[in-house]
Amino acid sequence: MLEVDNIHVNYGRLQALRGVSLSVREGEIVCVVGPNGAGKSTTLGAIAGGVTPHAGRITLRGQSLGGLPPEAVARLGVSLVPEGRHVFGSLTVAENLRIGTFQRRDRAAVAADFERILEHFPRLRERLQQPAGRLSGGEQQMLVIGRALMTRPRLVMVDEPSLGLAPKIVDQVYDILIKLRHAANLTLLINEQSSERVLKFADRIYVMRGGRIHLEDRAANLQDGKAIMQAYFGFADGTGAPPPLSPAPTMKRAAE
Ligand SMILES: Nc1ncnc2c1ncn2[C@@H]1O[C@H](COP(=O)(O)OP(=O)(O)OP(=O)(O)O)[C@@H](O)[C@H]1O
Repeated sequence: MLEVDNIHVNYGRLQALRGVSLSVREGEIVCVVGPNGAGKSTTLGAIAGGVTPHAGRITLRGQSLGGLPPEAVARLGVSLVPEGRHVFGSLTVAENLRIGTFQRRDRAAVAADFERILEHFPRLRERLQQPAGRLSGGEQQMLVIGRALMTRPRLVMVDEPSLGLAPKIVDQVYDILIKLRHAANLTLLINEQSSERVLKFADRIYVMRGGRIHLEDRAANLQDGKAIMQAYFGFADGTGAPPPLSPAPTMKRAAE
């Protein structure tokens, strides 16, 4: 479905992506795991059309996305849920959900989509008339995912859905994403800092660090966490980087 082939992105003098390649097949859940600053958000931004690579190629079902603005990429069925849960705080939950559909003329279909989405997010249904700014962090995360689904995407890219949320809430968010995969026939590309949770449900995992992909494999082959740990921290893989003094706790657990 999606092919990212050797893309390079610079921000001024900073080389954020140094030849990133990845692929996503129809119906897959693919996760990109990596530390802060690895280039995960930049990769999603490049696919969504918000960031322009200076080299490389991105294709969606064989069609090049090169040079397309974000709205054109969205029309091809790609939706990005950016990091940070950007809701319109003074608008109601219902208004936030409908905001991407004002251009659509098929009002009956919009109403049906609205209902279908609320079936997956009962908490949002209870809060439809409340200002989105009053929702909890978890509810806001559900709202931005719900809003992305209102455009009827086929590929949904979610940037760090667990950021700043309690583990129980993260479980709920992921439960919904996994159910939606089948119910809405979605393909998912998800960024996360920690591999611990995504190892349970991803089909394939890429580990990114320093603007490069250092590992790609089926999640089933990575369950002991060792290969991920090596790629994530950059030791024992020929880079010469020393092991960290105190690995992040989540990575420690993944390796045990
Ligand atoms: N708009 C920007 N302007 C300049 N530098 C940027 C910009 N966005 C990202 N960067 C830099 O590019 C590199 C990759 O950042 P990116 O946000 O893609 O990484 P990430 O893996 O998503 O990290 P995080 O988990 O912190 O979001 C970092 O060094 C970051 O500081």
